[in-house]
Amino acid sequence: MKADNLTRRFGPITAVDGLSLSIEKAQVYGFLGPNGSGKSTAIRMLCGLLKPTAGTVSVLGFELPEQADAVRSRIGYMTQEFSLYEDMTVLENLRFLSTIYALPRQQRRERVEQALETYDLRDLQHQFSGTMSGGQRQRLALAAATLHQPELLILDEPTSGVDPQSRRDFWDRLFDLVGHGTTVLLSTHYLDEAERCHQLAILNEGQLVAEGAPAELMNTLDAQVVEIDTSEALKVRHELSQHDQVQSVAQLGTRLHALLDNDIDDPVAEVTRWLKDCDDDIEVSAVSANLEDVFVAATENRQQLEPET
Ligand SMILES: Nc1ncnc2c1ncn2[C@@H]1O[C@H](COP(=O)(O)OP(=O)(O)OP(=O)(O)O)[C@@H](O)[C@H]1O
Repeated sequence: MKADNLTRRFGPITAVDGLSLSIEKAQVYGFLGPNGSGKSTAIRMLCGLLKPTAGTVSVLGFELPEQADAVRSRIGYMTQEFSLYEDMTVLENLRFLSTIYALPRQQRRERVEQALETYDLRDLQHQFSGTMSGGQRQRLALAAATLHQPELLILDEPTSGVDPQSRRDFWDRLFDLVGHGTTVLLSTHYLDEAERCHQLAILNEGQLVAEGAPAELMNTLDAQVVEIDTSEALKVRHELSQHDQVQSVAQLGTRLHALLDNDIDDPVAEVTRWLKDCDDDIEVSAVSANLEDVFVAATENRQQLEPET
């Protein structure tokens, strides 16, 4: 998949602004970004559901939006909201979808059976989907999105509102699909999920502000990170904000992470000196950048992210 200069405006708002990216086959490519950064809009353009204002997209060898119909049968799409019929059972939903996907009759039965097995839905097959738990609905939604064995699976915040165990199971299933050659594009708010992606794109205000493998992004961060353990977080933040060499300060639980310019020779000594009047029991240490540091540096404001599991 390849997008070039993809842009979408809604009146005065530029939701996606000149996005260019290329996604390799059989890998998980993630969009990470704060609310309103354009993740859903980008995803909807990449799967042909929304026309770009400018730019081009080519998916699986087809050009969008011209060849959107041909692409649609080759991709699976799962949205944030549960989009199956709540007053139909699991089995009815899957059977119905197998007809929508226009699978040949014999294959329909096989695929539905396979889906019930693969996604642990056998015991739930006669349950109305509206009465299922969050994790069960998510399994059904993934079963539904993959019933036609798509080459590309697009998932918009697929694990919102799902417990950590179900999220882990979900990721195991995604990697199974990737192992069989499926390409996965997903958006997420969760840093631990973002870290599992092969490639990650960080979006901010519609623009691509960082891209790469998570480890690469962490290793190449253009800042030094110090961790500050203090009971005087407010005072410390205020003091740090007075120094130009401090790029940002983010709170991670009881600790603060400060990103500092690389030209400071001994960041621990320098920060300790700056903070000497803030807290007698302060501990300052140099640490490697984590993905939240990368995110903060890329978006340049301290966005509230979902806590990691
Ligand atoms: N149909 C629309 N009409 C007008 N504005 C829209 C429309 N869809 C999206 N937007 C605006 O475009 C911007 C990007 O929204 P988008 O939903 O793509 O962000 P997001 O990163 O997916 O957010 P979230 O994480 O909250 O789902 C927002 O300012 C949003 O209000």
